[in-house]
Amino acid sequence: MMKTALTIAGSDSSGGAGIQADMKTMTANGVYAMSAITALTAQNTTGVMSIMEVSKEFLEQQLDSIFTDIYPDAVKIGMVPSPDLIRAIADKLEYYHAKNIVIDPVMIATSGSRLIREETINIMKDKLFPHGALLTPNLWEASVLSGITIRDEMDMVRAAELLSKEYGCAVLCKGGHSEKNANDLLYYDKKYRWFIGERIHNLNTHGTGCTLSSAIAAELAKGKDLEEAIQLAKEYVTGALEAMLDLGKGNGPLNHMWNIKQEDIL
Ligand SMILES: Nc1ncnc2c1ncn2[C@@H]1O[C@H](COP(=O)(O)OP(=O)(O)O)[C@@H](O)[C@H]1O
Ligand SMILES: Cc1ncc(COP(=O)(O)O)c(N)n1
Repeated sequence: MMKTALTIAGSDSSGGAGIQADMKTMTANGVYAMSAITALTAQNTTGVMSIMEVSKEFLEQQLDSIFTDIYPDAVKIGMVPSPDLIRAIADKLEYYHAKNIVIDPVMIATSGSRLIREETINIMKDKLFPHGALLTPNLWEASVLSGITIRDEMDMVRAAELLSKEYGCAVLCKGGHSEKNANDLLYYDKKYRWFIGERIHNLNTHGTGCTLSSAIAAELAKGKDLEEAIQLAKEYVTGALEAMLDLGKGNGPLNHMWNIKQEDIL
């Protein structure tokens, strides 16, 4: 039986991040993908023009529709713009006993545009993080969430450790924005492990975080343990960056289909 995964996130009209990246990633990694949309963005590789949030009631209806029919084996959460939507998600996850929850605490797009309201951050910490199996902040998000200025790899460990202890979940501090390499740090159960990545010279990184967290959710849905899921997801993102797709005028999207052979589709 095919495994299933759900993304709760914002739509990216340019298809490189958000819901669209998540569904492509889950599909390319062999699970059936479903979505609950928190907001529509009018966005491309150069920036976000506009955001339209869905109502709390409509998000709840999407979640009820999904959980009462095709139960997801894993859930990825991305952009959630408002405190009300965070509360609605937290309540539904609890009510339906959702499992394998990966939270990507999205705040700002690669293009620099703000995606969630400032007041959402504290509610996200209090209401959502305790439900997560894994949190996947980038360097900047880990800094904002932990209050620790991250200058080097030991700071990444300190920030991940603090967040992991505070919220009782595993934390993957992503190093995609560090200058030297692309090493990601996992902290959980009072221990840490590095996932080593070489920096790929590709400016088209729109959606890397969405892609990584969805790939992890897909692997968890298939029954992989956390470390194996992260390792496989990192290999998938690396391949999608190495495929050197070059679209759009700004930081373009990845090639999510790099691991699918054309002859398999045709
Ligand atoms: N230039 C790059 N070369 C190799 N890996 C990268 C590069 N940029 C990002 N990554 C990887 O992509 C994933 C997402 O990380 P990051 O870009 O830091 O997240 P976000 O999109 O949330 O800012 C991580 O595994 C990171 O190491
Ligand atoms: C709707 C939406 N969600 C998330 C991101 C973040 O993208 P990235 O993975 O590049 O940080 C985005 N640009 N748009």
